[in-house]
Amino acid sequence: MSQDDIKKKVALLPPVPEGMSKSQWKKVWKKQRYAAMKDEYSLIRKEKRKKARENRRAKIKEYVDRGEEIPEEFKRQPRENTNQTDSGINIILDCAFDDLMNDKEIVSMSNQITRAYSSNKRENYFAHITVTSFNKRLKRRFDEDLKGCHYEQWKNFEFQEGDQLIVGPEIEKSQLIYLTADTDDKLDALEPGMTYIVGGIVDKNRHKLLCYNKAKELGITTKRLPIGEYINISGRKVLTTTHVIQLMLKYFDNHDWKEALEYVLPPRKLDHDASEQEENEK
Ligand SMILES: C[S@@+](CC[C@H](N)C(=O)[O-])C[C@H]1O[C@@H](n2cnc3c(N)ncnc32)[C@H](O)[C@@H]1O
Repeated sequence: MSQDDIKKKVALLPPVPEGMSKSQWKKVWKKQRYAAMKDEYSLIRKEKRKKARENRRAKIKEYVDRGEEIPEEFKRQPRENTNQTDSGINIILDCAFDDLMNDKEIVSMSNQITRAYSSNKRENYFAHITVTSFNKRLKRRFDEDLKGCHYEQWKNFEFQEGDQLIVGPEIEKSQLIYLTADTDDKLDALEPGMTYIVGGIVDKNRHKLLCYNKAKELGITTKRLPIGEYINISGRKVLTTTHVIQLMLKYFDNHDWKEALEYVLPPRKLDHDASEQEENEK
């Protein structure tokens, strides 16, 4: 079945059952249809990955046949960097917001955690990362759907069920900084010995001030990343959890926010037109 056939098949909403509103039924139907189509979606994804691999191999072969150097973009980074240095910072990935995410967002959050883990293994500098409040659907997602990834054995990446920020008095408040886009206080540099907290939530900014308010209630300093100071960005300056972690790791290469931002953020986020426009308006 092609992707278009699947789209057509799932677009039809069966009659609304009695006692249910159309919007309630839409939600239930979406869940049911996702469960039913899961295997087909997974097959399509597999197929796409296979095609991408074949294309990449064919392109590499063209370069090799012509006796030319293979461009960097076709070279794979090794999965693990055996020459890493400890950045000296700790990162808490605060996952206490499980109930505020829908199922799709939980999947996205779990993918972000695995990507953060890959980056922490691969970059030149690593951090000590602890996922806290790992006790509900996110944990279930790892225990059931992602059990092959053996997260309990990840290096420099720990999972805790409790909310360390609330129950764990072992970290001095003065060594904690909660990162949030909702403050005017700018983070200038990352300092070894400090613990930086990143909100583990995918919410498309539905829950504005969520992490800011939590930090304030707990008496933890809040800081925003210095984004606008270094680059023009399309859209909101709220980054994903993974991008924030990748940015922090990359920062240690040369203690250069601009370089780290340009490396980590996808080109569509870097608004080159906006910078030209601003230049013209000066
Ligand atoms: C997708 S955002 C979550 C937004 C959420 N509404 C909140 O209240 O933070 C994921 C996390 O990345 C961090 N983050 C994102 N953009 C940031 C920025 N510009 N400065 C500092 N931290 C940021 C924050 O820790 C945030 O909780």
